[in-house]
Amino acid sequence: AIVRPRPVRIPLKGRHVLVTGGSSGIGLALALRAAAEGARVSILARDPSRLQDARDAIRLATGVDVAILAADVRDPEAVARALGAADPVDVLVCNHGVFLPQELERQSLEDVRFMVEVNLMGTFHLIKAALPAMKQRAKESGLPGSVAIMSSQAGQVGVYGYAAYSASKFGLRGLAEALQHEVIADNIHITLVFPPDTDTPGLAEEHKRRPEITKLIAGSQGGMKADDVAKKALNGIKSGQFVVACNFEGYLLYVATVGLSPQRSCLMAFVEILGVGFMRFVGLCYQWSWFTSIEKWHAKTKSG
Ligand SMILES: NC(=O)C1=CN([C@@H]2O[C@H](COP(=O)(O)OP(=O)(O)OC[C@H]3O[C@@H](n4cnc5c(N)ncnc54)[C@H](OP(=O)(O)O)[C@@H]3O)[C@@H](O)[C@H]2O)C=CC1
Ligand SMILES: CCCCCCCCCCCCCCCC(=O)[C@@H](N)CO
Repeated sequence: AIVRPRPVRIPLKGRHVLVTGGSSGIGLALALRAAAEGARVSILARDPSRLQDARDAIRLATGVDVAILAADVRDPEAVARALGAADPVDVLVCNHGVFLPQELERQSLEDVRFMVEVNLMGTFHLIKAALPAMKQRAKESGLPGSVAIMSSQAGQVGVYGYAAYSASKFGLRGLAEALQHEVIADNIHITLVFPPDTDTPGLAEEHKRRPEITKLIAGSQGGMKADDVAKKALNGIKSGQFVVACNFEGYLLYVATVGLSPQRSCLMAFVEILGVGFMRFVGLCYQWSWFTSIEKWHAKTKSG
């Protein structure tokens, strides 16, 4: 093969998978799937009672007991303490995330900071705390480790209402690309997942405050099921994919925004090379329709 990094398979059976935000939505679905596949699973989130409920739900569905860790990812000491008390991690899934869509001009700096601190800084705190033991584990076991990061399609294209959220998610891509260079020699492999709208408790909350134009753009596709996103994510992790798209638009978006991301598969590299130019055209068509919607919306609200 001419590709580098080389193709890799990351086994889950018997290995320790830590899922942040594992008490709800996509994270819960992912933790459940990993447990069903025979992994030892830990879930981390803030609220201990929601963690307990998730643990009960996973036991009921799989018969497996997951470990629970209560910590706020914004607090680096709390994260280090939680990870220090847990077993060394083989697969770290940074899935926690918060989203408060609003026009930047109306959004408070506290809300902006909240999203950046949880989504971006929280992921730094986790990786810093987990990496030394992960490297050690990969070395001793001879098995590849994985760091998976939950981004969003709003981490591939900026969307109305998501200035702060998109910034936090775009930031994760820079982190992921740079980190892959740094940990490849330690046999640790990075996966970035880009889900569309997904039916979760978090999305239900978001819908109460989503600006009309954000609905027009992000809501033009139907929401995916959390379990379908979890399945895509887990398959991507197991095959060491750097970028994981989740639905049809997701594949278009992946090719359109592929940039200089690493690619392990010759076939996919070929698809990217052939697809990039045409996807620029498709992307411009999407932008055209989005700006048209925005223009119409402004015309309507001014006259109405
Ligand atoms: N749902 C969607 O439409 C999409 C979601 N995503 C991304 O997927 C991920 C999961 O989303 P979703 O399942 O909808 O989220 P939910 O809101 O349903 O769940 C979020 C999880 O993250 C935890 N969490 C939130 N803040 C913190 C914190 N400060 N420290 C530790 N844990 C925290 C929550 O637990 P607790 O509150 O107890 O801490 C909960 O377990 C997020 O990163 C999101 O950005 C991406 C694209 C679309
Ligand atoms: C070249 C082809 C382009 C194809 C375009 C596809 C459409 C992209 C729309 C982006 C929507 C962003 C949803 C964010 C979901 C999310 O993260 C939240 N639910 C949380 O706030």
